[in-house]
Amino acid sequence: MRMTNSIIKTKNKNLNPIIAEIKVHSPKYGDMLKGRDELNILKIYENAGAAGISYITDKKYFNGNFDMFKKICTSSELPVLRKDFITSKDEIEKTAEAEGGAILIIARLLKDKTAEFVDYALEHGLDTLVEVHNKEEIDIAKDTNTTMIGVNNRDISKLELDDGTVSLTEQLSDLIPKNVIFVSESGIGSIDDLRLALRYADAALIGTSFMKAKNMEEFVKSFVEAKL
Ligand SMILES: O=C(O)c1ccccc1NCC(=O)[C@H](O)[C@H](O)COP(=O)(O)O
Repeated sequence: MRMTNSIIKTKNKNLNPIIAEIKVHSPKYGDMLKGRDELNILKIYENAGAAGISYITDKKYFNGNFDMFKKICTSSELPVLRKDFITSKDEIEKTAEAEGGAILIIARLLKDKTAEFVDYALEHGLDTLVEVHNKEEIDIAKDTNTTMIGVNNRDISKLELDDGTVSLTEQLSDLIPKNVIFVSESGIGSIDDLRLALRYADAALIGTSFMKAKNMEEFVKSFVEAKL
């Protein structure tokens, strides 16, 4: 299923659309798996009612790997977002071949090539999440055919050494076009954060707080089912 369809379907069921991230490593907190298996975490996220899955394939800073992304894609009915610093169209092809559901396209990284990369991903059957962090980057995203725009509440150039603030989603919300799915990404750790994020955005992308939860399934479910 496409990521956009799954988000709309979840919303229509009066549940909160959550893209749950299987996060292997955080530059700030180090190892996040703590001996757990990625595919077990996938099952927990499915049982908790996540609308989609995110997985970071970047090796250098997040210790991800593309083979695990492929396994996650083929093990789940949920759409899987590939998060990485994509700068080549070959990587888009690989993501589609792996049966990914969506791909991250970072406006700050691709600048005037953003629209071209979005079209290439769409032609390959992927949803596109164009990531922005300020007005200039939203202007780039608006000039594309992207199906989703994500405000990253953290500044990715700081590689997660900032905590991020969900109020960025609020500040930039008026600038996001109404015809795309709007995702609030990163730094969402509590139901209060989620309430603020989903007051403006259609979906929330969450990793760290889920990976750190004592009872992961119960915690994720409480986000999916919260009456905001
Ligand atoms: O967001 C990016 O630009 C990015 C690109 C490549 C690898 C990682 C990237 N960001 C980090 C994340 O994706 C976060 O883990 C995700 O948004 C969840 O955030 P959090 O809930 O704060 O862990």
